[in-house]
Amino acid sequence: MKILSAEQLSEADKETIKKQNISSEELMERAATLVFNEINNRLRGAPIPIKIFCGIGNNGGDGLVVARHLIQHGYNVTVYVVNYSDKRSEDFLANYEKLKEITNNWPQVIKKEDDFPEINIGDFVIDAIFGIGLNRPIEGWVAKLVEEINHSKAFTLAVDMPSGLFADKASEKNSAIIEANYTLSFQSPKLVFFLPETMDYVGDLQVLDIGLDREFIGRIKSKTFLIGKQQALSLYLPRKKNSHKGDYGSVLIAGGSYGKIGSVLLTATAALRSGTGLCSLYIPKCGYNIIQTGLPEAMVVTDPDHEILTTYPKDFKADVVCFGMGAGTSFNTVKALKELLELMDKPVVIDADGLNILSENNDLLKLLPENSVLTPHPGELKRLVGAWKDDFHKLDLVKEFSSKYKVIVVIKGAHSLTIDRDNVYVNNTGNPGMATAGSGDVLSGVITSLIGQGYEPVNATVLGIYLHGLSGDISAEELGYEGVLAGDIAKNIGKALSKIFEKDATESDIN
Ligand SMILES: NC(=O)C1=CN([C@@H]2O[C@H](COP(=O)(O)OP(=O)(O)OC[C@H]3O[C@@H](n4cnc5c(N)ncnc54)[C@H](OP(=O)(O)O)[C@@H]3O)[C@@H](O)[C@H]2O)[C@@H](O)CC1
Ligand SMILES: Nc1ncnc2c1ncn2[C@@H]1O[C@H](COP(=O)(O)OP(=O)(O)O)[C@@H](O)[C@H]1O
Ligand SMILES: [K+]
Repeated sequence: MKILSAEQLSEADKETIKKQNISSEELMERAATLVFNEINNRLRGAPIPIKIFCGIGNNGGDGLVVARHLIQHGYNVTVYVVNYSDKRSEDFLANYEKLKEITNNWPQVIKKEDDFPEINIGDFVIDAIFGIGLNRPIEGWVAKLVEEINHSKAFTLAVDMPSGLFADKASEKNSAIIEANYTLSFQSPKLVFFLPETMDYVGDLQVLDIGLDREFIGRIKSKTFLIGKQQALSLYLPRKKNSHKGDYGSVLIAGGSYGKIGSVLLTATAALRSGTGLCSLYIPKCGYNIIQTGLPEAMVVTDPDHEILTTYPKDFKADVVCFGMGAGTSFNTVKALKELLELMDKPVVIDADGLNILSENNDLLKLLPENSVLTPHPGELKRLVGAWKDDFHKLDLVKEFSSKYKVIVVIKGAHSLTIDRDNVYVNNTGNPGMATAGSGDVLSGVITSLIGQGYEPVNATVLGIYLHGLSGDISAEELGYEGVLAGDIAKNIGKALSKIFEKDATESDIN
């Protein structure tokens, strides 16, 4: 699913009005009625106090439509107009008149701090102050109102976006932004919903299809995509009945050091669980018994050294090599990575200490085969591309790095991002139970396995991250967040793969 910018959404809005021969007021009625339906389905007539804060633009107009439907359905509603300017939009004004026609409780206009109502923890607040039209930080008494709403701890539902967030740029530090419990967003999720600095403002997210013109949206050139089940399914390469293990790739996992052999064990397990035909490990001698006992399905080649990797086995033939987990950054291990990179002309996967070695030895970066995959967590990423000012600056730095070295970079996190030159793929599976040692090692194994099976590296990365997160979700369902171990994520990859074929009646657009 494309993630559209505020500008692209406004264009889609205008194009829809033209093509469907409707007025913008009718489009607002359609969008806001969907919001009302969602609220009505959940509240089912409950008499809790609903306080709707409406701006004076079209986001405010949406709020007025929602208010009208709620009042007509007998809800206990108070409407506040947050009068931050005198430039009321036409559709706001039209809906203001319509609201006045159906109730004697006219909206209360807020023009200054003294006008703020009391907001109680038991209220249901609807935030329709600003949407995609926000073009500068919220200031003055409006900022104070936002703080007041946040401070109240009342359940807050944001219409289209939590007010104060920009759809596609970073917010200034300490900006006033609504901390929503739930966001009902129109047509396309906004990129900020998935970035670490802003995702917490959104709460639970639901995207409503408001029927913007499909053909026009299809034509929009977006380089940012949210990966859901449909996209994952479209990337999957089916296994043939008439096949054998030689058809599913020979992978080599190189890494580990004394005390960190578990990392390569996890990566290799994940590779085999993701469908690899033949899996070998290249490890220091101290890991030999551990791997042969812990993973009898794998083959082991040992380094001459007992505790660390010091060289690379030049004669070993593998379809894809993964290097780095648990390897350390000793002088001789740097040499081992250099030997590997000088030898390889096919994409490799570099993780953990492999990335730390690259950060400390920049001359190795130019040896990376085209379309190699790097999988840093935020700490490793900072060492690789330098510090960033905010999430959008980080995206620019990584895009630049990806283009310069012709590699694919994963930015790991709650919503991991795959960056392939200018393209950004946002993952939407996974949960906090995955914040546990070794889960990154598992991810490298999944990606390596898929590359070995013939997936294009970028597809292997995008699908691998999706499956890794889904497997984490399956594991959390079985064990609870706290109970999940990285090994469980590896074990459940097969179940995750099966799940993308399941037809789910309640499946929402974004899962
Ligand atoms: N596109 C769609 O798909 C559909 C969109 N719909 C709805 O419309 C919403 C967008 O509406 P919108 O364009 O009227 O903008 P909105 O967010 O209400 O802001 C209003 C005005 O506020 C101003 N302003 C900005 N920042 C400010 C600040 N910090 N402090 C003070 N003022 C500030 C700025 O005007 P300015 O003062 O800069 O001239 C801006 O124009 C969208 O989110 C969705 O809810 C649906 O109804 C139908 C389908
Ligand atoms: N809160 C979270 N939600 C979703 N995924 C998460 C969360 N926390 C961690 N993960 C995932 O778990 C993995 C952690 O990787 P990493 O930090 O490299 O762990 P390790 O170094 O211990 O293997 C990443 O793929 C990341 O996206
Ligand atoms: K809003």
